[in-house]
Amino acid sequence: MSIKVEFKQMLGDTHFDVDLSLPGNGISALFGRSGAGKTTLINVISGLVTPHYGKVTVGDHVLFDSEKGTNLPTHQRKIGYVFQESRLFPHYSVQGNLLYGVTEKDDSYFDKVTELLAIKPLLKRFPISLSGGEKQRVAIARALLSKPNLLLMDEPLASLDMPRKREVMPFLEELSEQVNIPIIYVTHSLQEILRLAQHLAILDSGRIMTSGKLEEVWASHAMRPWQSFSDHSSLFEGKIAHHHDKYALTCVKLAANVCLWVQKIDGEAEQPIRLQVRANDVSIALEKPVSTSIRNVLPATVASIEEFNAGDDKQSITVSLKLADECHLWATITPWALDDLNLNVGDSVYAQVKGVSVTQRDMALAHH
Ligand SMILES: Nc1ncnc2c1ncn2[C@@H]1O[C@H](COP(=O)(O)OP(=O)(O)OP(=O)(O)O)[C@@H](O)[C@H]1O
Repeated sequence: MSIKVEFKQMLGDTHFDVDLSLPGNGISALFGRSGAGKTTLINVISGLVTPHYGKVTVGDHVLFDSEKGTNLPTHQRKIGYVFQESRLFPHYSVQGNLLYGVTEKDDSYFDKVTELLAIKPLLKRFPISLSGGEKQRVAIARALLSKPNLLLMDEPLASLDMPRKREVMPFLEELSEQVNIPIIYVTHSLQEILRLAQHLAILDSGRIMTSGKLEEVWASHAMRPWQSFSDHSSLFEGKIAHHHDKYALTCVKLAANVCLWVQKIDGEAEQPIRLQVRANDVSIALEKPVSTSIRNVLPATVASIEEFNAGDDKQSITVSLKLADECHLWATITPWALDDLNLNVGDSVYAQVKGVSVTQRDMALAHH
């Protein structure tokens, strides 16, 4: 099953021309600058905005089809919505808020959802006595309790301070693993995307610039405006291969013969894991370095060499290193190093990786 959104509409100065297909599982992030049209897009899905022309389907459930004259009202679309602010009813208890709009009582599902979001102890309290993070957890539970086919989240963490974001984030991670409902997640935060999403669509001036698996979109040119000189990075979807107990390290397999050592992570062999490697943490050597403290030294082929200008005083070269088929690593080097090494596309080199961070573990990938 997949989610398809197609529409054309002029709103203010923005000419929307959207044609987007998203997977029917896991978290798809919708990203773009302010005014790009993210909220409008999810409002078209939920039925809050009706375009002149378009079609919206969730699996084989048609929500809107201008040609056939189909336009399901919002409440019949089976969509859960979580906004920036929790929008709870102040005069209802948490329990009252949760049960509002629930037509079929299902105690075991209620139990599961309140357990998942750890809000059982809050059921008798009123919204005024809850912290921002608690309110947002209640809002997420309320959206889930309507048993939607699709969950729309419009910057659900944006109104929270950093400690509260950290509090709610694990619940969102858990959610995508435990509840088999696709989520479309609007955000301005690359950190949230790295932790939560499996799919990424970038929107600009009412159009989809690119949409695909997070790792692929992350490596694409569409991401460049958001990746500054210092935080350009590669993302990998790897699998735990084995652990090195003596040195407390874990070997993560990126491709058949490509493995990176990271600080030990708990997990079974074959468990999926997402790794991020900053281009600044990768250096290039023409010969295999010996007697080096760096553990990760990988044979590679130079796939592309690009100049990256980040202002007059910051010039660098971005080199794409092919580690295996469909497995590339970015390295940032200086123009001086480029001349010195006399690097050319196709050259065989060694990539030395100084740091690897784990951004996500066994998330939602289980649904694939
Ligand atoms: N009903 C409307 N009437 C006129 N213009 C509209 C309407 N709805 C949206 N727009 C315009 O469409 C553009 C996209 O707005 P939208 O709120 O969807 O962007 P966004 O990406 O969600 O922005 P932000 O990240 O700031 O929330 C904006 O230029 C906005 O002014």
